Amino acid sequence: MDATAAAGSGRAPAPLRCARAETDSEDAVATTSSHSAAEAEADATEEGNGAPVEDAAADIEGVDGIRIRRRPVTGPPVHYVGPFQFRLENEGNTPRNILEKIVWDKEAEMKEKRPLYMLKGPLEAAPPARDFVGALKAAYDRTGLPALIAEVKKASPSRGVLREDFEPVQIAQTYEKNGAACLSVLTDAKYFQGSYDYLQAICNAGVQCPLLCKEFIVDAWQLYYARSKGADAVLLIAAVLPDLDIKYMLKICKILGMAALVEVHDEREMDRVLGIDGIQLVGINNRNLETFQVDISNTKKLLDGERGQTIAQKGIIVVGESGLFTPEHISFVQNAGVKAVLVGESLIKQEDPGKAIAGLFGKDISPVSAA
Ligand SMILES: O=C(O)c1ccccc1NCC(=O)[C@H](O)[C@H](O)COP(=O)(O)O
Repeated sequence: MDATAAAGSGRAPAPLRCARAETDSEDAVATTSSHSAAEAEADATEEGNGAPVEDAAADIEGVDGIRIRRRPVTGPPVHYVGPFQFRLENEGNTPRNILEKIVWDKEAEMKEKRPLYMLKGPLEAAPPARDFVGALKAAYDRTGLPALIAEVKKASPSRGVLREDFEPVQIAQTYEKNGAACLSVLTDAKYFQGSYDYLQAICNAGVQCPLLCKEFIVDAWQLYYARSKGADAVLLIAAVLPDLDIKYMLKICKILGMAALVEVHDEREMDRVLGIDGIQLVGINNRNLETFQVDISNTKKLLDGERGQTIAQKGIIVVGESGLFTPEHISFVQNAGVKAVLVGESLIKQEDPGKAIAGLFGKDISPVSAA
């Protein structure tokens, strides 16, 4: 199927987001609901009642319990006092935490995107997507240790610049040589100093490890763009995306041949995600993206009991993410049930990030060592 076909068909992937402006009587600030276009469309059409989208919108915390709000459509209102201009900020138009700020900036970025039809050529020119999930399984079977997704990460909001001499292709090559099964490449420029050019350069340099586009996805357009730049997988963050958007994006990923790593941080998000069919990879982030707090026992907490059993029954591969620095940390999350780990800081900060892999796992896990 033509990769952009979904865009031209009845289920257009273009703007997934539905922003409902509500007028606050006091300061006339427009706020938005996190209710998605996919959801609004389902509400309006699947029930066959033709209800206007506005009627289908829900309160901010009403859609799948998501606390991250979408960006106000108008921004703070401008007030003039003499020659001066003031923007009145309030709870409704100021991001409440870093994740919300990243998402709002990402939505503003989306407005500058190229139309989807312009991605048709780059999509056709991109090398075929590689099997991200298969690579993780193969590495786990080969080493008996969690498969490594090594992150090409220059900076982060919580830690600032992690590596000054940042050569993404060299870093990717040394990760691959030293046993990474897959790579995660940050593409967000503002908060992580990442780039889609890094993703494309790593792909074009002949690195065989499948590539995860580590981005804050808020719009289906980003999936097509990521694929056109060589991504084999994308990140979908449950704290940001309602279930219907996740389902919709999973379908588009399937059309494009990409895997989706669906990320959760708490029990509620895990339960939501376990209720969605067709998910192969779930990431448990040990970092709270609203507060930056990292606690690796989060992985164990979310895999205990029934949830762990459901995951095993469904054959889902769990990826332990963030805050992994030592072989003891790797054993801890492996014993909790993960079959893969996503690691950034502890490798990228070392003089030779590739060689640091053996230190992280307590042994050489490179393919050569097994030969
Ligand atoms: O890393 C951050 O500071 C951060 C802040 C806000 C949103 C996301 C953030 N990081 C994304 C990640 O989850 C990590 O890059 C990834 O799991 C690797 O974590 P680490 O090994 O701790 O660098």
